[in-house]
Amino acid sequence: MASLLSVRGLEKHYGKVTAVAGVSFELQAGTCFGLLGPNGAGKTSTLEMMEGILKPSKGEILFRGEPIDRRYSQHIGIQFQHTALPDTLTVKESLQLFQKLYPRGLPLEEIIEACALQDYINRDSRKLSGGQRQRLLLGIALINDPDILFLDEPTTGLDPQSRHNFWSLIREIKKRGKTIVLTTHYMEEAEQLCDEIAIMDQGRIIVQDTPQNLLQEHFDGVLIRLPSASGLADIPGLPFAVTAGAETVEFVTANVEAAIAQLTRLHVSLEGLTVATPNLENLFLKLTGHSLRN
Ligand SMILES: Nc1ncnc2c1ncn2[C@@H]1O[C@H](COP(=O)(O)OP(=O)(O)OP(=O)(O)O)[C@@H](O)[C@H]1O
Repeated sequence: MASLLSVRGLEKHYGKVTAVAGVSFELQAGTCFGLLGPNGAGKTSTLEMMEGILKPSKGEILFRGEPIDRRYSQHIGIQFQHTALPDTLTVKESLQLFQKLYPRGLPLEEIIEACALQDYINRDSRKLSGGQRQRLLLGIALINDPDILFLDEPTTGLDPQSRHNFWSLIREIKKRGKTIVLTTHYMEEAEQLCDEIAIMDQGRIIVQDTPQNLLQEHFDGVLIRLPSASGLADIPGLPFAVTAGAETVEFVTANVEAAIAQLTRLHVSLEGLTVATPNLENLFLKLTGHSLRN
């Protein structure tokens, strides 16, 4: 199947700073693709080049096989991390204002329903909660009925309830056949929404696959975690490979009983021990040696 968007050898340098150091991937129509990584990994720079608003220092981006040009903006919708909404306008008036910028688009009622804006459609946009504001910004990003929807850290700063509500909206929008690219710091967000993820660190993609494949490939078993104070990381010749984070030390085992017996033999205190299924957060720590939110 031909890709909707091809990203080939992208680089971005700001003076001496290399933000993106050669990134390539294919975006398939109807999927949700997640760019993950810590602060400064190069996600926003990559996304802005994919949106056509930042010129790559090197590399190219093809939309339906053709280099992106001025017409590309008609096919995409962007929810920016920080957007100033026009003062004194209601939610409905804000949508109407942005609607005038595009020759084609979705009927307003459809956007209002898709983004669950009904209850505060006549409210001054300055009086919205964080979650309501994000839903309005999502509505604005959908106004031209885009083929690709770009979401830059759409739920940063939202409380867990608003975040979950936002995820439901995105799932519904995906069902309408939209292709979505999102950046996030939240591994749970990526696991919930993305068909494919690329984890970036220091301007490069370090792994890329479906969340399920990545977890299966890198973890065989469950994760045992202990507080750093257990001293586990300092014991020489351990029978398992441990990863030490800021406050915890962890390892993966396929046999919990045997692992606990080994810890007891090594006189490691089991206080604070937890057993969990590995997630993308654990994968990130394993791959990079540092946690995602540093
Ligand atoms: N306009 C700019 N001028 C100079 N350096 C920049 C500029 N924009 C970004 N950078 C630097 O490029 C690197 C990558 O930044 P970028 O914003 O792309 O990363 P990010 O992964 O999106 O980070 P965050 O999660 O904090 O938004 C960082 O070191 C950043 O300081």
